[in-house]
Amino acid sequence: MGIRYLTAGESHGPQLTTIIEGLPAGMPLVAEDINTELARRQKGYGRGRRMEIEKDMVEITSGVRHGQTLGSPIALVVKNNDWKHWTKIMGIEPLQEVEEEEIKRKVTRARPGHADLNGALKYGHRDMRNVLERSSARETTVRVAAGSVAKKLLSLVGVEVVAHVVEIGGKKANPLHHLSFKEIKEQAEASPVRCIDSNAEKAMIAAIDEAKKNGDSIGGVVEVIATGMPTGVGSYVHYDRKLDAKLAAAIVSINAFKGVEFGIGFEAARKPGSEVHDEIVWDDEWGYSRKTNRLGGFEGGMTTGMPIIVRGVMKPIPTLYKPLMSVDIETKEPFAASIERSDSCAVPAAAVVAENVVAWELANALVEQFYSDRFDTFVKEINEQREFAREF
Ligand SMILES: Cc1cc2nc3c(=O)[nH]c(=O)nc-3n(C[C@H](O)[C@H](O)[C@H](O)COP(=O)(O)O)c2cc1C
Ligand SMILES: C=C(O[C@@H]1CC(C(=O)O)=C[C@@H](OP(=O)(O)O)[C@H]1O)C(=O)O
Repeated sequence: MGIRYLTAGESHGPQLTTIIEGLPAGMPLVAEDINTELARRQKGYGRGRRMEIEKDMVEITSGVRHGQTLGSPIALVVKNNDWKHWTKIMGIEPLQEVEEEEIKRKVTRARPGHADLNGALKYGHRDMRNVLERSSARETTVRVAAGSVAKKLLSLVGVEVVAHVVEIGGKKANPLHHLSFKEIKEQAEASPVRCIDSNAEKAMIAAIDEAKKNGDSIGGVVEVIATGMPTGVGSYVHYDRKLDAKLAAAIVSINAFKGVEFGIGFEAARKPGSEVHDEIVWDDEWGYSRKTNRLGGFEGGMTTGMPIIVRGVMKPIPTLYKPLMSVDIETKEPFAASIERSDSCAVPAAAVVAENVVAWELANALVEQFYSDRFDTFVKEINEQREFAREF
């Protein structure tokens, strides 16, 4: 048994909700653990005006008592401040008559690159607002809320996760292998684009400004690093138990993410095996480890105990001030898409989302493998596995 969660909520509806199930009882958890992550997701250079409206704060409505998990489902709620501007358009009750406002705000012009047209064709929505409200990355707020609970669990068993931005709009950060995990974390946090290379940071900011000025959008690459995972977590025995595969799915499930790499990633296609695989070493203090970490912490769908390094690529934001041609589903006429507001680049914010979805999968893998209804015995099981691996 692992942990699972569902989310509900529309981008301009009253609130977002997540229900998390399967966490052991007795784990410390307070709203502050979640709010810290929500605030991190809201930062990041390149976002549009919506982030000025929202101040995401969680309300824990069940599953926690006096700062500890109960073992029962945990429900988390984040209100949308913007809801007050949308109460009529997003109303739950049926409309009595076709209101002027409703006609004005009906979305019939599909944006290339967004979910609008496919969603309309799938569900039969003639007002594509019914699609965009849920396909919006506003939902990543509660994915981060769920991820922050996972991050809390991980931190209590010695696993840390951080994300930083390695590329925006073709501007690449230099690989900074000499930095410690702590330095990466601090420098990413201090950077408006979550980049730890100050020269690249300047170039990324300039690229975002340029894209914004041109009414365009840009994407990039984020890297998530996780340290402290015990060895042998995940499995090789079946496709749906491979932990690297689960991480890949988690990353590509983030809105606008199109690809994943582990360690040296696609570079492995261009190198001989002797320059890809990591040599195995042993010492009596730590047991087994690898001389290098080119495979990014995975062999055979299981953790090697080396840092997990996973990168995800985010395409540019689809909603553009600079119009692309599309078709109006009412008139079938071509039109040049125009918009009210949008992000020009959400890569830094998406890095925080990536960090949290990776944390979720790692926590889930630990709960599946070391399951206990009690948090104290769960921790004990993990530590015993670490000890076992050291002495093996
Ligand atoms: C943090 C974040 C913010 C985003 N902001 C916007 C936005 O302002 N406008 C937009 O059109 N898409 C935005 N997107 C991307 C769309 O949500 C995404 O492209 C859309 O859901 C279609 O899914 P797909 O790109 O995965 O196919 C954002 C994505 C993320 C992760
Ligand atoms: C609301 C968030 O991101 C939104 C994601 C998004 C999209 O289409 O994905 C479109 C924009 O929504 P709006 O049109 O309301 O400004 C973003 O602001 C958020 O990240 O919290």
